[in-house]
Amino acid sequence: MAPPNANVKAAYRAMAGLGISESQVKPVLKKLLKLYDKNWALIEEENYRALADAIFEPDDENQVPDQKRVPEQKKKKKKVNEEEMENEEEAEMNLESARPLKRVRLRGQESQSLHPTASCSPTLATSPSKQSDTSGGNLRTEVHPAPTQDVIVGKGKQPVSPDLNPRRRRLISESERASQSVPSKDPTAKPGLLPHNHEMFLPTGEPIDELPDYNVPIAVIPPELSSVGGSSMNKNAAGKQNGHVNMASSQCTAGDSNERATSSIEIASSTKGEVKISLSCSSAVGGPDFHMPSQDQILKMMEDKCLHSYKITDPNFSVPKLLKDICDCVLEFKIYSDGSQEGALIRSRDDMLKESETHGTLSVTRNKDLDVLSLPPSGTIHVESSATLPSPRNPFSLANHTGQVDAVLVSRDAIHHLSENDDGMELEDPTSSNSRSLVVVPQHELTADDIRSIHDVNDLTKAEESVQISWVNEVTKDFLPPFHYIPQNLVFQNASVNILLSRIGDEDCCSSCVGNCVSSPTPCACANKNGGEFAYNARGLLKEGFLEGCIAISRNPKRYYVFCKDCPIERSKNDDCLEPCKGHLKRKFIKECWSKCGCGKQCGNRIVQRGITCNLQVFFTPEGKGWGLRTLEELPKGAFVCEFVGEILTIKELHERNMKHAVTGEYTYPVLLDADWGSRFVKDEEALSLDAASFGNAARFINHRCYDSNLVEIPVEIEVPGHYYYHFALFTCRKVAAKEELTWDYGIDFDDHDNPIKPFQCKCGSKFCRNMKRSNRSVRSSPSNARCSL
Ligand SMILES: C[S@@+](CC[C@H](N)C(=O)[O-])C[C@H]1O[C@@H](n2cnc3c(N)ncnc32)[C@H](O)[C@@H]1O
Repeated sequence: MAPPNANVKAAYRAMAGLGISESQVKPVLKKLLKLYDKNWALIEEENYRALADAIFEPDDENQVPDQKRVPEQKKKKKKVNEEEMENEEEAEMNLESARPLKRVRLRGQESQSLHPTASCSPTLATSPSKQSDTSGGNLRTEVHPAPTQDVIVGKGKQPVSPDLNPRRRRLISESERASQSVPSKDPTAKPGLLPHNHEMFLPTGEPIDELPDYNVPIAVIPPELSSVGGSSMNKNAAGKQNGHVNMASSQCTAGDSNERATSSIEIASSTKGEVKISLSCSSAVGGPDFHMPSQDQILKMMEDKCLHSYKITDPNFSVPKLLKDICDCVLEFKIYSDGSQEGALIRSRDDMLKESETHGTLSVTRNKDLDVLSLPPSGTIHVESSATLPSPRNPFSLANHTGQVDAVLVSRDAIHHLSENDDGMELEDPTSSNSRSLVVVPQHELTADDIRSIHDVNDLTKAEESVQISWVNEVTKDFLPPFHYIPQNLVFQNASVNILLSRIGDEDCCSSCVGNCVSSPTPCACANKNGGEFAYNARGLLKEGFLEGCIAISRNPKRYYVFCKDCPIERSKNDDCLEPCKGHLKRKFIKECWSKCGCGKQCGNRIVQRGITCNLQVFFTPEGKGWGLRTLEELPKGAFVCEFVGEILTIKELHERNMKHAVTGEYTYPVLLDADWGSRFVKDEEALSLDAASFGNAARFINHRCYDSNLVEIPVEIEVPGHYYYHFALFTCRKVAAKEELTWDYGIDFDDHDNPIKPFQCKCGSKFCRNMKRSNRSVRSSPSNARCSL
C-alpha cells in the first residue's frame, strides 16, 4: 500500500486538530474523493469543512454534502467489486488531482442569501467544529461581510478561483493565530491561546491573500464576565492594534456554575469596513445526542426568543438584521470613537503640485467608489486626485502600503476653522512658494463633522442639488473653506418657522387650479397675491416690469425704507435704552404655488422651489475678494440663479453670534429676512435671519458689488404665508456672460460703525463703489442695518 500523499496527510492533520482520528477520517475521505472525482480543492475548501461535515453526519445518506446532487448514473457506474475499490481508493487517495474545480454548496446556503446587496450585511454559514466529545457538534457561526459571489444560490456548480473573489475569505496562519491569542478566563484554555472553540480553523500555510488590514495581528480584548441575569456580555470591549483591526470579544455564560457553558462572541473589523462576527458555544451545551441544527432552525429559534422573551416588538425584526446591526455598530464605533480612526484622508501633495502645474489648479477629488463627502462605512476616507495615485517612491507621497494616503492637505485657514488646533505636520515643498499655507492633517485629528465639510472639486453640493457645482482655485493653493453644504434653510434653534398646511388659507393657495397656472387666462389665488399677475413669464424668467421694480428698490433704497415701532434688531441688543429703528427695505414679494395648490409640479409658477438649475462654479477671485461664484453659461435677464441658504436664526441668536465673532474675529454671512418688517409688530421668534457661515449653499460665495451688481435679491413666499419667513432668491438683473462673476449688492453701509461686524474693504471694482468714495462723501444718512450684515 502506498504511503499517504501530502493531501491525505494534510487532511489527517486538519482533522486531528478537531480531535478526529485517522481511522475515522479515512473511510469518509475515501468516499469524498470518489464523490468529488478526487478533486482535493473541494475537500480542502473551507478548512476541510466538507470532510468535517461528512464525519459528523451520522446518517450515511447525508454523510457527504451534495451527495444527493451526484447523478444516479454516475453512482451506478462506480459500483465495482468491493475489494477492487478498496485498492483503487487507496491509490486514488495518493494521487494528486488535476481535475477542474467544482464548488461545494455549503450547508445552510441553499435556502438563503441574506441581504445580498447591503454592503455590510452578513451572510451566515454554520458548520460543526471541534468537540472534545466528537459525538457532539459545536456550533460556529461566521458572519461574512457580503461576499455575494461566495454564496451559491441556485446552481450548485461554480468554478472556485481565488481570482474571482479575492476577498472571499480571510485566511490566517498558525503563527498568526497564536499571535492573536490572549489570556482567557476560560479555565480550560491554555495560557496564551484562545480557548479552543474561539479559534478560526484555517489551514496552516494558506496564503494571507485578501485583506491587507488583517495583516497585523488581531487584538482580542479579554472578556470581563460581569453577569447580567443568566448571561453576561462585555459590551465595551473594543481595541485596536496598529490601528487597523478592531476586535471586541465578549463572553457569555449560561446556566449555573455546575453546568457552566461558556459561549463566546468575537467581533473583528477592519478599516475596510469588513466585520466578522464569530459565535462559539462550548461543548457543555451539547450532549452525546446533539445534532447540528440547520441555519433556518437557529434563526427561527432566535427570532422567537427575541420576540417573546426579550419582548422585541419591531415587526421588521429578524436575526440577520440584528447581525447586520451589530456590523453597523462596530463600524459606527470605529468611525466616531476618538482615536480609533486610523484610516486616512488621502491627498498627495505631489498630485496637487502636478495638477497645479498642469492645470494651474488645486483640487480634492472624490474617489468615485468611496464617497469622500459622506463617511463610508469603513471609516476610511479617501480623497484622491483625479490623476493616478501617487507613487510610494515619491518623497512627497503620503501613500501607505495599500496605495492609499494617510493624510489630507488642507489650507491652514481651513484647519483653523476645522479644529482650532493647528498642529498638523507641515510639508516643506521646495517647488512651492506657498508651501506654508498647506498642512497635512492626519485623519484622526479631524472629526466626522470636519470631514463632511471638506469639499469635492467636482461637486461641492455633495449631490444635494440637481446640478453639480465645481470649485477651482487658479490663484492660490488654498482649498475651499470648510462648511456644510445644505440645499435648503434649516432652523438653528429658536426660530419659529411653522410649515403647517392648516396655516395656508384659501387665499394663500390655488387649490382649484390644474396644470400650469402661468398659462391660465384667469389669474388664480397665487397670482392675486402677486398683485394680480405672476412674476414669471412662460419661459420661467421674471417679467420685465416686475424685475425692474425689484432692481429699483435695491438701487434706490432710501425711497423704500419703512421703520418699525419696536425694531427686533434694537430689542436684540438688550440695551437699557432702545434706539429707534433704522429702517428696512420694503420689497416686492413673489408668491409661488406650492403643495396645497391644485396645479402640477411643472407649473410655471414654481421656479425657486425647484432649486439651482444653471451651471455655476465657485472660484478664487483674483481681486482679493476671496472666493466668488460665477456662471459657466450665459444667463438671460430675469433668470433665477440660486437662493441664499443658511441656518435660520432669530435676530437675538444672530446678535449673540455676532458678539462672539466680534471677539474671535471670525466672520459670518448673515442676511436679514426683514423685507416685511415695519408694517407690523414682529415677535422675537419671528424676527429671522439666515447665517451661511457654517451651513449654507453656493450663494454664500457670492461677493458684493456696489449698485450695479448683476443679481438682485427678491423675497419669495412658498410654504409659509405671513412674510416673516421667506426664501431669499437671487435673479439676474441683466444678461450675464459665461464665466462672469455673479454679484449682488449687500446693501452694506460702509460707514456703520455701530455694527459689531466691521465691513470689509470693498474691492467690487464698480464705478459706483460706496466704499471707495467714502472719503469724498458725507456720512450717509441711510439706515445702518444692512440687509447683509457682513
Ligand atoms: C458672502 S461672503 C462671499 C464669499 C467670500 N469671498 C469667501 O471667500 O468666502 C462675504 C465676504 O466676502 C468678502 N467680500 C465680498 N465682497 C467683497 C468685495 N466687494 N470686496 C472685498 N471683499 C469682499 C468679504 O470678506 C465678505 O465678508
